[in-house]
Amino acid sequence: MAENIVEKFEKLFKGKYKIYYSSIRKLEKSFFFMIRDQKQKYLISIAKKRICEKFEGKKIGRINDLDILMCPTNDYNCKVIRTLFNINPSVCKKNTSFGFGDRLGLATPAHTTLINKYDVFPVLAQQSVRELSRTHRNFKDVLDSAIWGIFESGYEGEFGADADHVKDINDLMQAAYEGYSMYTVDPSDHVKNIDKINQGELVEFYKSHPLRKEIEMIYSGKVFSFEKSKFTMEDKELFRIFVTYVDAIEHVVKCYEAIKNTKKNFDFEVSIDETSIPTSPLAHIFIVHELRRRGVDFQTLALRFVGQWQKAIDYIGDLSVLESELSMHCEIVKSLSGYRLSLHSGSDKFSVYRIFTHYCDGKLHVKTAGTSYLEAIRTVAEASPSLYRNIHKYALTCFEKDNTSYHVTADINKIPDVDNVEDSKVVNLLDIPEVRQLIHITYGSVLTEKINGKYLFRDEIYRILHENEFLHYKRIRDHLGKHLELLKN
Ligand SMILES: O=C(O)[C@@H](O)[C@H](O)[C@H](O)C(=O)CO
Repeated sequence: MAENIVEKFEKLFKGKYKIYYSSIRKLEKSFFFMIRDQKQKYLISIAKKRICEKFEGKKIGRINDLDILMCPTNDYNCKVIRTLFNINPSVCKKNTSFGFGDRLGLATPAHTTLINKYDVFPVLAQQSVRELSRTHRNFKDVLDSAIWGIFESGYEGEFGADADHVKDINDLMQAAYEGYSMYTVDPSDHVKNIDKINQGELVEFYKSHPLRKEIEMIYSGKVFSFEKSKFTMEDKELFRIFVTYVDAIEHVVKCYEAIKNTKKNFDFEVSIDETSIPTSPLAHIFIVHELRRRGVDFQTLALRFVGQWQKAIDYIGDLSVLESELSMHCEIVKSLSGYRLSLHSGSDKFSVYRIFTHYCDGKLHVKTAGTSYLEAIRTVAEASPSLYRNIHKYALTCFEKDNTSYHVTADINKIPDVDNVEDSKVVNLLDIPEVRQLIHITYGSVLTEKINGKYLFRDEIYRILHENEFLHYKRIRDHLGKHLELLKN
């Protein structure tokens, strides 16, 4: 029946639109699917008038006794399809989960095609507050884009929505209002870098802290024994760990209580991956015990692992040291149980995936985001070398400013002059580590810069990606597939 309706639609509009056959859904006697023209995508509702009236849209014809409504893929209509088809984020129920961050809101249909091949729980809506502020999007935009992408691809499995690297309770509440299923609280602004603070001030802070006596009672001299490792909380170490993390833990508790008062069922992640100091095994133990003692039920914990986890490129550091540290952290996780480690900046960290999968025994969350953006810009470079050249040259002027909160160490002077690269070779620039970091962190400037009220690049980028959707989706499938292949347990 659906084929019959779609055939009649195609005949009626004589191939004017491309139909996403994967999106066709039937609900009682109504039919819904997505189409696209040269400029944008639409939802088509072929239904009785009373059903069509649920949507915002334009009547463009009738088939049998049903109206054909052409609807914009806007927030209003997104809410209608979420209700009609129960497309809502849920908590993770698998050992391995993967964050498919999507800065453009275009990648989900490519991301979902990977899920059936790999047994991971997909977090299809994931953006940090930093990304949102740089792209001028909000949590609603991110979730809407993911849901339209799910509808387009016909994906019917569960998925997560992660409000990532949230530092402010107001942002948490916004994400909760939109129905997010995962909240990643980033207390790093409250983690003290004690090597840069006057020792006298630290001692005064410690001695005068209201929790000091209780903490000393619980942890001073305590021995924590695990399968292969043993750690003793000597007073000197307790002092360092307490003054470093006590305020951060306090902040996490406040955030957790705020969410707990708003949502019943959600995944909670604590993320200290962006602190300057690697998390020691004893600090890991202290943080878990203190969070639990304060009533925080967290599902994932993003530690600051040893080495450099720079955006867009592989891990920088001694893998044997990482392996040794990770084995201790995983012993702790296994013993304290009830949570998984979360690996941030997971994009392109190919050399460490096997190590994490092995020591975590496949119980792991991995976050990526910029790597899907890089594959989009790779598509632009392939389809429109001239547009890429302009993006590239503009990105060079923004690098220093945009790097203030990403801290990549790319030496942009090593980057070839893009005007001396022939068109067919421009795409290869995206394989140069310095170029990857340049493009990865300047996304906000590139996507939002305007001249005389007109976007400098944004509209052109979306146009090129719309026109080259097949190539864009392929690039993402291939590259994210490489990540997931290495995560297979
Ligand atoms: O760029 C960002 O803010 C995000 O990608 C953020 O770093 C995220 O938590 C991540 O690690 C994705 O790789």
